[in-house]
Amino acid sequence: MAAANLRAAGGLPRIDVRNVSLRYFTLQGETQALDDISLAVAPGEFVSIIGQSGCGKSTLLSIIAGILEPSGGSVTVDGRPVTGPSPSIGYMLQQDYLYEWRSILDNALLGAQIQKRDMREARERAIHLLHKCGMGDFLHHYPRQLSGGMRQRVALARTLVTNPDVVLLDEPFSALDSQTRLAIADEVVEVLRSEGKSVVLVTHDIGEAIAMTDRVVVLSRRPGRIKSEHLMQFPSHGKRPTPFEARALPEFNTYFSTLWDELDVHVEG
Ligand SMILES: Nc1ncnc2c1ncn2[C@@H]1O[C@H](COP(=O)(O)OP(=O)(O)OP(=O)(O)O)[C@@H](O)[C@H]1O
Repeated sequence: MAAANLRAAGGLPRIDVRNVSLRYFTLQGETQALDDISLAVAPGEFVSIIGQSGCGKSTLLSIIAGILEPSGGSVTVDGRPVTGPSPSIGYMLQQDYLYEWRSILDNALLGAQIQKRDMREARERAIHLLHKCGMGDFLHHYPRQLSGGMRQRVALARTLVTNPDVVLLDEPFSALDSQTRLAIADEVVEVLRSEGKSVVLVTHDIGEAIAMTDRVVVLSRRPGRIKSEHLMQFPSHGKRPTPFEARALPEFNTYFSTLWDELDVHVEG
């Protein structure tokens, strides 16, 4: 649901980004990365952010995560200002950052350990989530024994062990081959939806954005502004199609053409 509709409906957004701008200051000078971004994400909603390289997608995610402070504007999660990293926000990146010397189960427990959670409870939840992510047979393996797709499944389980309300995904599949990407997208969406998370996905892959999320937000070239927002609506027959199923539907191609035009991609040279 778009920000204005959500507010009009009286619903409290889970994530509320208001008039956010960001300037980077370096020895080379100033870079305006984002300008006046407002975006609301409802509880349980999946939103993706696409835009050309350097338009500020990762910067926006880092601001929502509380890792970067905006130069202007504000971000709240469930009405509380984001002033730094918080247990209610999980962040999953392109690199899995698994520790090679820790078992899969111990890797999944890392965030819980850092947050000093009840480790008995966390262990139970980690085992449950690793099973859900298809990694139940690998609890006592080590990261080097796993494929890239399996490692990302472990990274997802680790992100979810501490039960954040919001999950931020920054190009989480870009290091994977295309078949693995397709397979893992279905599993990740299934796990995140069943856990009722609000999700913001940054991706370069238009197809991934269409198939995995409820709403696609297109950013303009730098400084990133919201250029347009598009609801991804598919015939549901009682159940939303999986990302893989969505790709075979006629709506997928229509959305793809619209978003491709919006991105206004030009190959240099
Ligand atoms: N730490 C930094 N210091 C200075 N400039 C930065 C810094 N991080 C990012 N930038 C600049 O800010 C702009 C936005 O960067 P950002 O990484 O958010 O874009 P992006 O859309 O995620 O890019 P990509 O799609 O290539 O990952 C870019 O021009 C980038 O060079």
